Amino acid sequence: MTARAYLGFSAAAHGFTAHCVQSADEAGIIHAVLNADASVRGIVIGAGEAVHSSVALRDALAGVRSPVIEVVACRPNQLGEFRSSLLSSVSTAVIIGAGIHGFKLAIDHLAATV
Ligand SMILES: O=C1C[C@@](O)(C(=O)O)C[C@@H](O)[C@@H]1O
Repeated sequence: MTARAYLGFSAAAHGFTAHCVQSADEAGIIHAVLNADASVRGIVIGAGEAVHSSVALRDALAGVRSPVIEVVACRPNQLGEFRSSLLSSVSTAVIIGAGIHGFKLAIDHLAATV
């Protein structure tokens, strides 16, 4: 199952609609974050490599009023101690190492807390 499918069925199970954005470049994700309107109840973000490198994405998320759940599928510290996250300090919660299932856990967490 894909991350998009996990987000879609998990959101529907809680009565939410998931609006999924996928982008090959960082700017696409940043624009989606900046365009999130007041109807957005929460943001679930799996930022890939940008989690380690994007100050711009970190700053965009810092301005979001709704909860931000960061999902990191693998265990980056097992790939190298230098792989710290720039996003965690502005995230409400972080789910690490649960693979793609982390996206379902993120939606479940949002549903339980918003
Ligand atoms: O691109 C990726 C994938 C990743 O974001 C993950 O969710 O497992 C973890 C990052 O360390 C890596 O650079």
